Amino acid sequence: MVHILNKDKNMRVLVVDDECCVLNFVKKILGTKGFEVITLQSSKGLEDYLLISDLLLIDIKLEDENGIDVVERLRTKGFNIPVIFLTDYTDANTVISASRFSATNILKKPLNDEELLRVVKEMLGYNLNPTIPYSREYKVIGSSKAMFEVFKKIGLACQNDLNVLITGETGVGKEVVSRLIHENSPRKEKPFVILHCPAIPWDLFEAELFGYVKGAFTGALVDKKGKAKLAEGGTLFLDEIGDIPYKLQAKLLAFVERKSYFSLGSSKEEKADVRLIFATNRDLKKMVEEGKFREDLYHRISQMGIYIPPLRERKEDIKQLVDYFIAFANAEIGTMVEGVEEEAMKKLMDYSFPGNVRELKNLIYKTVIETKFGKIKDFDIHPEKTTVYNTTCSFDRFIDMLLDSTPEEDLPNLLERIEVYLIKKLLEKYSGNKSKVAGLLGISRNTLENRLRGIFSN
Ligand SMILES: Nc1ncnc2c1ncn2[C@@H]1O[C@H](COP(=O)(O)OP(=O)(O)OP(=O)(O)O)[C@@H](O)[C@H]1O
Repeated sequence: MVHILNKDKNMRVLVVDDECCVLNFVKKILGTKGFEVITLQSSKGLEDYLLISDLLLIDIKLEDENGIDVVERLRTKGFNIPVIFLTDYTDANTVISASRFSATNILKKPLNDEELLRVVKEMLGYNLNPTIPYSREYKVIGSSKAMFEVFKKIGLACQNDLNVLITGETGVGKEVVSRLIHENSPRKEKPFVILHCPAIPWDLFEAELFGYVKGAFTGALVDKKGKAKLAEGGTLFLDEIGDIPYKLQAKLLAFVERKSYFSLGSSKEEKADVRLIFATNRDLKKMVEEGKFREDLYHRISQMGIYIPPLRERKEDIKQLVDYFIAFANAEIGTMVEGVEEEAMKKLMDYSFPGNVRELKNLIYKTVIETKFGKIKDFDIHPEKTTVYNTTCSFDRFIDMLLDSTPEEDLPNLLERIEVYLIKKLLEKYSGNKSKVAGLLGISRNTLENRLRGIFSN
């Protein structure tokens, strides 16, 4: 059943909500703008009104039914009227689930008149697409307005196959968001493959992504499938895309543009049926301006952009994340921690979490192990260390000072000590993220792990 907009009459909006105040508010705001508004307190008889309406506004949590289920049923029956969901709830499942249908939008209560009018007008011009079934399996926590917007975008991303660029600081959840897109997309039964770009030495990057055939280079003893092949039919997630050197960007551009590639040593062009998601914590636009990142590649990979704000800008999420991580840690470790005392929670709320959700998660796990049962009374967090940059202290001067203060007999260990110190410091800074640190140092994750073994054996 195709829904045809009636252009000759006032637009008719059907509103279903069990709260009279919401019905009255929508009627007043839309009524004054010339819309005809029909209100219902439940979904009973809804289908009769749908035939004469141009737009449906429906509460997600109706008294006896879920608005999302109602719309799912309607879509199955062929009613593809545009829908605006109304909700008090901002959890990922609800928002993504509601955003998964074509021709839908979602508004958070309490409703705001300007936003209501804007979205109503936008939805009345909607182009209807086929519906994609929704999976409720994956869990990403967040009840803030900022995450609400992120979830809405995830819902949209699940409906198409566009290249997505996820941006945000380290540890904000770029990888979990990319998994969530995959898990809710039609590709969910196929593989989700991750390529942490900087974790691979750059001269092996192409081999890793496109694979190679036996004899392609010294050491290529057998054919090896690349990540593009391993992700066939599914999603390929390229993490830390901003770290890729300029000359490799051209190779990547050809792949992204044509969705095809050549394995190293092969002259056969392979087609790749993959959805591409990219992530970075760098400012790619600035890198483009500075000539460090190809503009054409930037536009290609960011057909859709999702920005995840740092945790310090969405502190409303902290409480929910804490409960979630405690429950997880209890289940994994077998502890019986029951929550967090008020003072300790205040300490968390006052902290700026430079390592974002990853830092919070690590902190919770560490504290749960120490606490074992009962409520968490305190967290071992230190006030943010401010980095002091001494501009007069040049690299050369620093080396001179180091040499002056190092006895000759210690010189043979100096390089190793500097390396170990640097790795330790960076691991602290990036909350133990080895791939990230390896990338920053331009070494492979294996090399970093070997150096770490050095740390622990010292
Ligand atoms: N909203 C969230 N809900 C639940 N867990 C989360 C959320 N955001 C992040 N996490 C957890 O925090 C950790 C870091 O997340 P993730 O690896 O996705 O961050 P990232 O932004 O990709 O980091 P990086 O830039 O360093 O690669 C993971 O263990 C992930 O499970």
